[in-house]
Amino acid sequence: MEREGNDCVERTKFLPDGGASTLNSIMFLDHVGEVTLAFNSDGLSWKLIESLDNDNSTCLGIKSVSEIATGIKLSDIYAVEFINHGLVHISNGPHSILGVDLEMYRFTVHGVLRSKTQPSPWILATYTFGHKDLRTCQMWVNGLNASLNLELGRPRNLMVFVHPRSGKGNGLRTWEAVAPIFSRAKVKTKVIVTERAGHAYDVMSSISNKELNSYDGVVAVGGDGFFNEILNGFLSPRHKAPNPPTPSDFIISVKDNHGSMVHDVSETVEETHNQTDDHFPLLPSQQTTSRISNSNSGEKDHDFSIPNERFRFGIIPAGSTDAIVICTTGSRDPITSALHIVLGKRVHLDVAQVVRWKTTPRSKVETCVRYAASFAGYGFYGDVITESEKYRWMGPRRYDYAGTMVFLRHRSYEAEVAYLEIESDENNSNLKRNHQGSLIRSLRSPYRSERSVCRVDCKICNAKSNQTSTGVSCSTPYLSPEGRWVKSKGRFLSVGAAVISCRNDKAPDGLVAEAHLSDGFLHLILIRDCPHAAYLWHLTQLARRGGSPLNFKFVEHHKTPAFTFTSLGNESVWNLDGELFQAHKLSAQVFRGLVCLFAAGPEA
Ligand SMILES: Nc1ncnc2c1ncn2[C@@H]1O[C@H](COP(=O)(O)OP(=O)(O)OP(=O)(O)O)[C@@H](O)[C@H]1O
Repeated sequence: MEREGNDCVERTKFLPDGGASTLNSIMFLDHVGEVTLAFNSDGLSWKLIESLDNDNSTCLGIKSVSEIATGIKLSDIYAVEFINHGLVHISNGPHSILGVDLEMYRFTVHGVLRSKTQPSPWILATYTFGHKDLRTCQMWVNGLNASLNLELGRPRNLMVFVHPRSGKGNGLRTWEAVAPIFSRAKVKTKVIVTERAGHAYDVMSSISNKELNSYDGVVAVGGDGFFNEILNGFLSPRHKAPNPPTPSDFIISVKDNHGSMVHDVSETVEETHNQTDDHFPLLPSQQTTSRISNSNSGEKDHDFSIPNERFRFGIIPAGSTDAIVICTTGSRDPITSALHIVLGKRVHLDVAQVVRWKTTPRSKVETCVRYAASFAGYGFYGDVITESEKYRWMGPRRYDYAGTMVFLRHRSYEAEVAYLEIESDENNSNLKRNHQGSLIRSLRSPYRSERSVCRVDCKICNAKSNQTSTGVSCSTPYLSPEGRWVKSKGRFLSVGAAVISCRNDKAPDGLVAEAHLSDGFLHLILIRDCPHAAYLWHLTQLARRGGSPLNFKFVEHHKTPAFTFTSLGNESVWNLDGELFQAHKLSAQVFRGLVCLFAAGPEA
């Protein structure tokens, strides 16, 4: 490094491929001082020149040098912008203890600041560097941008759906708050503000694969229900897989190909969606028309492979419930989500395929297929969603009110549930060991202490077993030879299947703390009828961080890839990702890592 006053001899040399050698420049860092700025394959680092001579202690309230950031990894930078001639504030060194403003050319590096003590939410970081020579600044900007262009997996073109009435009606404002992050990162966005329920579904299900392929992904600005709508619009016309097993008592026209309760998808009559029947916001006529127009246009549509590593979904939380965002980014923060998207993070997500079984008056089998990314619940959960619809005007608080009302009613429902038991499932065997004795299971059981929570780079989710070369499995999960079907019949307060842990404001560890994002399992939670006080105890445990809501005798917890359900009463209301779904007979199977999200998983 050579210095002559404020002049410097440039040694930075960006390579033709966009990389840069490890040489450095002397620059001014706004609000800090004169620094040596270096760039190598890891990113940018800088060192305060004054710190070479001075001690780093606090003086008159000015931060010690050791607290000032000294670099940023390339993978944490999402934009570098030239911002022309202007003032740079120098707060240290020989100039003045109060600082001075110097005029020079500047550029800003935009990135993420991650605290070691509190890994989420992510915080926006901007570092403005100045130099009196225009060419030096431009060289840094061009070189850094060329290096950013080489970063793999960052999106260039996204479709964005904004639900303006989501949550407290903040969907549009939430998008406006994060949109500058996308423009700074030079990500093109096609923004569609939905006008009605079902709008996003219609766009996603009718868009040609060719057009969809021109995007790197789809972003939902809204809640879990809105993401569910987009996911269904994406998967319904594109995901081809046999249905899960039929419920055991549903024997009409069931062809037993596999010596089990397997139903052949080719024999079913796909149900036309009925808005009044299951409250799902679909517009059948439009959906059918647009699909026909795609296939009749004379042009063969391109294939769209699912799972698809490149094409990802992003969620910017704006809803009443944002469990999927919390489980995949560790935080319910629009900025954290936006940063995960522009930095091109990737995590696989299991998706449950849920099928309602019915027969028509002419004895034909009708199926209605839905997908859920977080949760499918019956009984208590179905009633809460039904009740809450009456109080929409209350906003997100309607769930607290409806939950209390339904809890006070303490209804139970007669049903039969069958699930595929996997031999190695420790939850299930633990359950068997504990079925005698008091209401609560031993809190010292291995069940609690051994639970492994899903984190960034989760070993369980990344395990290669039963996977394709893309790292995910999309085979029909219930055809695994390892399992055997087990039935559970009785009166249940609720039947729930969690695809992911479903962390939320009410349940900080989620409904099932040890659920993983992409291990290929559902967590089936059967809450048998029990005294009202005992149920309250269970709910209290759910609401506590570190609680043990599953350690009760009346709670069955089965980790399974598939289950079937038959209501033995009249009730048929299910809650799929917060949306209502009517099904008297239902079955579900999980597809491991069926979709990818712009997220990294919750940080440790
Ligand atoms: N413009 C719109 N007007 C009314 N409803 C819409 C609109 N756009 C989407 N929806 C519907 O609103 C439902 C709920 O959306 P979202 O999950 O974002 O909100 P929420 O406040 O969390 O609501 P909920 O608690 O009902 O899930 C979605 O299923 C979607 O079909």
